[in-house]
Amino acid sequence: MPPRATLPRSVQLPSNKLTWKPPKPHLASYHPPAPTASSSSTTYFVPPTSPQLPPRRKPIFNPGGFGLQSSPKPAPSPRSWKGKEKEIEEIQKKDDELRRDEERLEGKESTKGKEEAEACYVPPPATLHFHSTNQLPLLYSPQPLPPFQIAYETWGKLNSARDNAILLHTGLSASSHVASGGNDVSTSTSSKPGWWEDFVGSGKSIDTDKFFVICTNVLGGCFGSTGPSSPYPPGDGETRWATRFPMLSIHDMTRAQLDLLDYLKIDKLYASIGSSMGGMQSISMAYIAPERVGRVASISASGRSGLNGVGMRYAQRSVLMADPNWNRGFYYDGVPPHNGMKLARQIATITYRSGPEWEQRFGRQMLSEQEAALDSDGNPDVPRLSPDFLIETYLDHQGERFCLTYDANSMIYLSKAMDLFDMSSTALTSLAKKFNTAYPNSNPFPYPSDPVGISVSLPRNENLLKFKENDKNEIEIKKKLKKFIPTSKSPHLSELSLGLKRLKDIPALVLGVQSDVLFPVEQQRELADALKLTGNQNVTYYELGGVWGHDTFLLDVQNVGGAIRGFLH
Ligand SMILES: N[C@@H](CCO)C(=O)O
Repeated sequence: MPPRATLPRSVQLPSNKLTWKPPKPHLASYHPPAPTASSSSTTYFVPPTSPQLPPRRKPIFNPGGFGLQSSPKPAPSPRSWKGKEKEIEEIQKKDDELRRDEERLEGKESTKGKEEAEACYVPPPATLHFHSTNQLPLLYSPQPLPPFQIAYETWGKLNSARDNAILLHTGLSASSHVASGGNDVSTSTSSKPGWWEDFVGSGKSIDTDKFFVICTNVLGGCFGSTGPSSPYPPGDGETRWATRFPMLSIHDMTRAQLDLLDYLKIDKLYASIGSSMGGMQSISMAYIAPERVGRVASISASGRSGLNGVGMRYAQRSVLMADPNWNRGFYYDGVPPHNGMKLARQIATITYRSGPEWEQRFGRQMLSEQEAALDSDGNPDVPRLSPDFLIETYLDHQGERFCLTYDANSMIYLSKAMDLFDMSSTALTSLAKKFNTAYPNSNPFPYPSDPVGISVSLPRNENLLKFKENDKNEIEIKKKLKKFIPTSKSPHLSELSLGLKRLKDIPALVLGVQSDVLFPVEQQRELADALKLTGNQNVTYYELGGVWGHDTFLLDVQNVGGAIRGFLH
């Protein structure tokens, strides 16, 4: 059994033992001015004597109000979804109602909104499951994960040469339900729109008349693949893994997917395409098995997690773990940490969209201004402390809908795996060293200097691992370095390029968005330049404008879809 993931110090230690001391304030620290006689008329920083309580009427986005009404219904956990179709339908209905309210508020047609495209929050159960017969050796654990399960769906037909398959890797919270099914093109029986509904289908950017499209729920997720909410002991266990689940890396997720490809007898993908966390998986797959990836696309992701993202995800995990209902991850028999999840998702949503988008959508509008001048008690409406700016009610709603449908531990494990992602050569070398020592009899994790062609399904070959000094590619890279002038000023560029040289011969698409605060364009440029520095002559880089931030990949069919269509051509 793999050892459980190490819990954070703040969870392991009683708070009075924490040794961290705040740094001495320096001159620039800001202290709010104390109210003085001359400023007594201002209410700035002075707590209002009579705070405006949440309104009695129904807020627009959030039927639960400011967490003051009864706690939300516990989410149907993945395992208990069987037989709970009605409950799921109800949540979905509520979600649709909220969306319609929102669209009315924005004066939009009640058609599919940009909002909805964020993710398929209550996905229909995946129709296919791959049950591995083998354990999965893990990069951060000296013990392997017992035989696991991967949920997946497919669209289109695998041709007789078995060379038209495209593997799609999801963002953190999406399921395998990329597009609606219920027809003979898809294995999905559900007509519910998927998270890339407008991108994948007959005649669409990823044309299912031509390609066989596969999407999996990620290992560690909660939509049918093995993750922290899966039975423990593995198999028919009575409890759940919870935080006994081992730490995962993006590469583990990818290696599980490679097992699925083996099972499907797909030797080589036409393309590996992923966005956000999925972009990391896409790059990881091309690194681990370059001979199995015909084209690689990384959209709104990066070659190494930026510290802005690490910080934002840490903040999310912190508020979630601070919810007493999180209970160190063992909440499956009780009430899940809805409040923590809700707050975490609020922070996440801030990183997924952008201020300029909200400026356009909501401006500084407030509910209290927008609705009748008098409240239900006949009192004049004034600003209130509960969600009032429309942006506040929007975030509140985002948190509320997510906390009902996603497993908190999955969020924690996947978000940490994203933090750990680093394709620079030192990081990869250290991972390979540790893994290959811990698992001497497994397929090795490649060193960045390994020549391409070592298949993950080939037995370990010690001689190939000593290839470093004579690597022809390295000489080529040095030559290219003299010619190519990167736009990225990243100090990690050459390290990253050395880490990525196994991708040198794979046509690559890197796409970034200028309004993305989670994976800023500097990281996209860094990745594209690093790939070019490997000597890769087929790197396409797009940088999109627009206001949709990180989630542009879910929304901009014309530009993101167009870039993918061209890349697949
Ligand atoms: N909106 C996306 C962003 C992260 O990819 C999600 O919820 O997963």
